Amino acid sequence: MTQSTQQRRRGESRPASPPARLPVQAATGPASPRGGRSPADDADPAAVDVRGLSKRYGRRTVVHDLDLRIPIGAVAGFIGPNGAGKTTTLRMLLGLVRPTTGQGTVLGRPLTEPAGYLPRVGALIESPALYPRLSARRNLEALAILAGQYHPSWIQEVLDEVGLGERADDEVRSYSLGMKQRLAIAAALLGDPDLLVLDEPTNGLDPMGIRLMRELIRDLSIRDNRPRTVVVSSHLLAEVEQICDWIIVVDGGELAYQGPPDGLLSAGASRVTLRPEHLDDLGMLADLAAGLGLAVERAGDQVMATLPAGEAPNGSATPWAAGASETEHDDPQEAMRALLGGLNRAAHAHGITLVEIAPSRVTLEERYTGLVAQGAGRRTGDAA
Ligand SMILES: Nc1ncnc2c1ncn2[C@@H]1O[C@H](COP(=O)(O)OP(=O)(O)OP(=O)(O)O)[C@@H](O)[C@H]1O
Repeated sequence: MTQSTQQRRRGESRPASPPARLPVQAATGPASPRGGRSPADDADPAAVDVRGLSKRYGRRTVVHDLDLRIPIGAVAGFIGPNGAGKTTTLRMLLGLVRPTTGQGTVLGRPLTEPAGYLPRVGALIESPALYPRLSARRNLEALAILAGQYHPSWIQEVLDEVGLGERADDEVRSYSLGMKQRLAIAAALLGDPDLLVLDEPTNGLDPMGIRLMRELIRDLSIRDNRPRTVVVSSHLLAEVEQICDWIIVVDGGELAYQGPPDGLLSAGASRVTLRPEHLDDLGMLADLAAGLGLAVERAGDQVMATLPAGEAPNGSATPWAAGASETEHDDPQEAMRALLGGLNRAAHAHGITLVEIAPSRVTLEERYTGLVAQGAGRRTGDAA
């Protein structure tokens, strides 16, 4: 880290008026310097707090009634399959697309007045046009000048921050895709933003490039003087889950999950492996688990029974509830105990002896895939 970057993270180096945001600014009006932060800003409950956000194109609604809340200082993964509505949502937050409905705040300012918060936002939503025969430094200078503010020392600072300091004077046409992506992020950092929005920054990168990008994103969220919130979208949870402390899953334009990664995991952790003493009992055991509302899969001499996320096992008419003291459990661990007890009772009631009954962890990726599959199933059902 350069001295200037260290100073910047201590909040010492930059003059009072940093340069304005570049890609976003271009779409929303002239650049304006960031004003001083008021006590109200420091009390912002969330970096993004919007409700009922929707976008309709013609008769097609591509984003449905999203309630989004991203804590200040979080690295938030905005995850969903292709066409889920991620870019449209981010564009609405950035004032690039007008929401059909929606209210709330971004950085404590009204969503409906993006000019009020965009000076504190940096974005990589589509790659800025780079001049291939100019160096990275010259490209950033051009972007800064176009935005109406230019400070040579800040250019070196952001180049160092994205790890391009030593290649700053090489022509951009000699850069790898990963380096070009990092240069685009450097452009988004010119205004030292409080909210950084990166739309699919790992797109097209090889595994090493993805790893470097992950490390960079994690570093960018760390500022000593005040928190920076980073929102990073991806269609692959695995690409961002390691660095995110907040996850939003969208599918078909709808919110499927929002919260800490642990919540996504625990909400779907109800999977049990069952092994009967006699192989002949496998079929009946699978039927019993299915009768309790579990998704059942047979593998060798085992039955794998999974409780879909957010659903309680089938209720009172089943052996599940018989003898159980509670049928509703908010605590995932309690829910798992109840699930194990219910399965054991059901097996016993049908004369099946279990030699193994064990909870197993559902990975975050499996949970994500499961959520997306549930959404696809619902939409197919709706269409039928
Ligand atoms: N300007 C537009 N006019 C009409 N439909 C649009 C427009 N922009 C996006 N859409 C549609 O909205 C849906 C969501 O698109 P969006 O780009 O937001 O998804 P995404 O989650 O970012 O997907 P990807 O990961 O493929 O970029 C898609 O079906 C897309 O075709």
